[in-house]
Amino acid sequence: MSVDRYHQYFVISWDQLHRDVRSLCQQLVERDFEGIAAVTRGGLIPAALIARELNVRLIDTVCIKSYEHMDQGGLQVLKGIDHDGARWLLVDDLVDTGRTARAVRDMLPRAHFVTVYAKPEGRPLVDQYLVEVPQDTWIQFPWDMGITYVEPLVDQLRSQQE
Ligand SMILES: O=P(O)(O)OC[C@H]1O[C@H](OP(=O)(O)OP(=O)(O)O)[C@H](O)[C@@H]1O
Ligand SMILES: O=c1[nH]c(=O)c2nc[nH]c2[nH]1
Ligand SMILES: [Mg+2]
Repeated sequence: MSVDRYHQYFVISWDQLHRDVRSLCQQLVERDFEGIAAVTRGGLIPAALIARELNVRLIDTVCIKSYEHMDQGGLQVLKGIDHDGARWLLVDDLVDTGRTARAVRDMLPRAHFVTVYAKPEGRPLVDQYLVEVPQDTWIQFPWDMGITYVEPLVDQLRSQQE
């Protein structure tokens, strides 16, 4: 792993992500939201799945970039939203250090902010999340992975011995 603070992976398949987002929706279904704001890019897929479950058709984006793969850089806001978030649901895939969450909360202070996954440092900044993940763990999302051939163990062993 390229960054010292991550020591293990938490790998999430498309199926698992879908199940987790649906479980999160169980806690949201009785609320009435005017619209959903996705924090791009990670929040886009959870936001689309939530919009389907809650039958919300008005979708907007807050466009923020802070990581280049595992390296956290300067936070860049590429696009904001022109209201305070009242009766809006704000969605991101995860909260880690909480830096992105702090920025979006400042932009939309009245929004209800949810993430699917939360690490301890960022957890206090979200109103709701589904799964807690240890701080030293990198969450590996399905859109960052591909299906690939894996060599049989005997062949791996043979090439190590050669
Ligand atoms: O709590 P933090 O330490 O701020 O990290 C969490 C943010 O980092 C990731 O976004 P990233 O900047 O990688 O952009 P992306 O959503 O386009 O992948 C993730 O989607 C969250 O938005
Ligand atoms: O795919 C990701 N997994 C993570 O654990 C993470 N933390 C910040 N940004 C992240 N992106
Ligand atoms: Mg993001």
